[in-house]
Amino acid sequence: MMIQIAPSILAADFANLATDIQKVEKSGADLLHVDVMDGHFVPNISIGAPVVAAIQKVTKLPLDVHLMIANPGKFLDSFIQAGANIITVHAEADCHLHRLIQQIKSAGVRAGISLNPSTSLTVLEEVLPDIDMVLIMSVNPGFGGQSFIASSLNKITRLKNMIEERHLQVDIEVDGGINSQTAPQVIKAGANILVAGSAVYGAPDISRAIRELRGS
Ligand SMILES: O=C(CO)[C@H](O)[C@H](O)COP(=O)(O)O
Ligand SMILES: [Fe+2]
Repeated sequence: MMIQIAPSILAADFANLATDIQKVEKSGADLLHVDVMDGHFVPNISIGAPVVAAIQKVTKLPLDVHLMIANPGKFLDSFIQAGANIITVHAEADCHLHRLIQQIKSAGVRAGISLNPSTSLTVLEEVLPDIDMVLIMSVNPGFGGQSFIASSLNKITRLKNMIEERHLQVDIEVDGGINSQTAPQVIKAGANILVAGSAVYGAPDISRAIRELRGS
């Protein structure tokens, strides 16, 4: 399966966002990962829909919006209007996942479900055929620059098996602590979309960092 790299703008310079986005676009990124944090679901605040709308004007990269917010249903329309191409909600943030997925997909946007490190894959059981992507958090969400949690590898492998056994086409994205050491491990485990913040924006040569993460 083709490996896609999604740089996270959480590690970019927010005062020079357009320049930093164009840097990763020119360097071969496949998607742009946008971390939305509300200070409730996670202990940090980042950016909201107006920033997504502004970003959409300065890049052709598909916007992969990772909502780390409570009550995501209340805000889906604003992120859809802002031009998100993929919207991922956390399974822990709402007890009506099916409804959220329907709301996202009926707008023609790809739908993802994210799981915290402590959340079991079993919550996906009923919705797996309805979604386009599962985002496995390999750190506890809220901050960039954290260390990869090794047990995520086994979780990715079990998810990959679950998807294959059911003959489904669902992308597996992994987010948190991805660098040149952990990337080959998550790819081997079955992930096909790799989010990387610090490993991309902290690299002296961004094109090379992206190529290394992709393994090409
Ligand atoms: O969702 C996130 C944090 O909650 C970020 O996408 C993630 O942490 C990326 O940062 P890094 O690659 O530096 O770990
Ligand atoms: Fe993220």
